[in-house]
Amino acid sequence: MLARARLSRLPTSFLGRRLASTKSLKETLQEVIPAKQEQLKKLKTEHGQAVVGEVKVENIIGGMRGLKAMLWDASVLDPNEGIRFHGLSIPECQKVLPSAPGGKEIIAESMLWLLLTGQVPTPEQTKQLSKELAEKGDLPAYVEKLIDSFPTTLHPMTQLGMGVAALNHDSSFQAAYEKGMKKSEYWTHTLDDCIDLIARLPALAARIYRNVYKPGTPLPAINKDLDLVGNYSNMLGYGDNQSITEYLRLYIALHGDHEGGNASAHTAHLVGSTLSDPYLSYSAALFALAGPLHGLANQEVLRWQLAMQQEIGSDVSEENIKSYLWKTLKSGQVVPGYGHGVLRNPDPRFIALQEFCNTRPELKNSPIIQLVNKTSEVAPDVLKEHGKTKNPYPNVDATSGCVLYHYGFTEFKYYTVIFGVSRALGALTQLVWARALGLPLERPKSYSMDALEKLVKQ
Ligand SMILES: CC(=O)SCCNC(=O)CCNC(=O)[C@H](O)C(C)(C)COP(=O)(O)OP(=O)(O)OC[C@H]1O[C@@H](n2cnc3c(N)ncnc32)[C@H](O)[C@@H]1OP(=O)(O)O
Ligand SMILES: O=C([O-])CC(=O)C(=O)O
Repeated sequence: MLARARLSRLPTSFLGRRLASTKSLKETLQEVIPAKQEQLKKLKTEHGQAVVGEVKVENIIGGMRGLKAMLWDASVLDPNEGIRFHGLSIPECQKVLPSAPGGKEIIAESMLWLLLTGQVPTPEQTKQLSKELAEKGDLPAYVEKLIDSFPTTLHPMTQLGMGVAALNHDSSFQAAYEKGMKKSEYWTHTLDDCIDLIARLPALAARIYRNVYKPGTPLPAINKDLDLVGNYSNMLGYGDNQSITEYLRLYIALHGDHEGGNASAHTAHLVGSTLSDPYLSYSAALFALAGPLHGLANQEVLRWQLAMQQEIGSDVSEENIKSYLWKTLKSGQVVPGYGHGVLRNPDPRFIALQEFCNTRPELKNSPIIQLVNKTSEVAPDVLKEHGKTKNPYPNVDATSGCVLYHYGFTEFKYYTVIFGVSRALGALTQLVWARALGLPLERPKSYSMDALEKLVKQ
């Protein structure tokens, strides 16, 4: 009822497209896949030769920036407006997607449902999915043993990637492939693996946290009545703190997908295109996410803001922040949390996290969050004057880790693991669709510099 009441506040164009039924996730997908298969077939046969854009030498040597070269339905990133998930902006998602009982924020299950099916689930459907994920959430004993064998000095992202890869021992896709399954059956086995993997991520990620930062403490069992992130928060030791649990729910929903070209999602897609199973594909994605220009920036931002705080002390003046920014830039480093490969405006995910803080006095008055906010006011002009970055505005990493720090969650080398729990929602959605649509092996053409020079001379 709640979702329908929320939906009724939206333009009628949403209503026609998005009224959900009582069907399960798999049944809903079964219903929506044929139309998409038909759409792709038509695009291929009727418009396969249509020109979408040109390829310049600067695209080839510039990390393919701006090239329109991937199929990705779940979300689209507009450079000025930011991300839309199946056409819905972040504020629209916040209005229509079901939250946890007693909570207000989007939960991972509703975002996953939207990404996978293009439909807004009912609260009952999300509850059912939460139950399914909780029932499938325990780790196999051999993975627990593997994780427990790692040195605590091994970066948590390395541990997460290795743990996810090891889960492929039980891959339904791989087992069925060995038995010679038909192509039309690929997507159901991929979906089964993806759901199992998403279900197990909280236990895996929480075990890594416990081993590295709280050795010897007990890990709570999965509570079958909680949502995925409610359980994750509980296993991290924050189950009694509704505020941080809600923050984690919002964080994980918002980081779920950022169209196809970002390094982590693209890696999962590339590896998956070889018919590697979802565990191996997502493990590869996590190692892309672990780079400081991508997901790891959230840990780097905190390190940088704390160093700034230490240097400027309590005098959080514009002048002091400005000179710290120049010091960073003049030393040849990037300002973490600023700039973007696509965005040309402040990241709406940054704004949504800022709004979360603004509605809670304890966060609004927190020194680290005030410093983040002040930095976001000062940095764009400094970066414009510096004159290099195409986007001088904050991205989501500019604040995401700093909010965790305020809550006392200070183990910043762990922050990208939370991002890794989230990005599974979008990257795995694409794997299901790639198999449902029968997308081919990804294999772009490369050029040598000599070949480019020859081409240019012609
Ligand atoms: C969830 C996410 O992944 S969001 C991104 C997280 N990463 C960060 O916040 C790290 C800091 N930001 C950056 O390094 C970049 O802005 C990136 C990697 C995000 C995007 O890179 P690009 O698309 O190549 O950016 P752009 O085209 O604007 O780069 C042009 C120049 O500006 C520089 N530049 C870009 N952003 C910044 C920045 N924040 N501080 C200083 N210089 C910057 C680039 O290093 C590049 O310099 P170069 O010509 O000497 O190589
Ligand atoms: O889109 C990108 O390239 C980076 C990013 O913000 C994300 O992956 O969330």
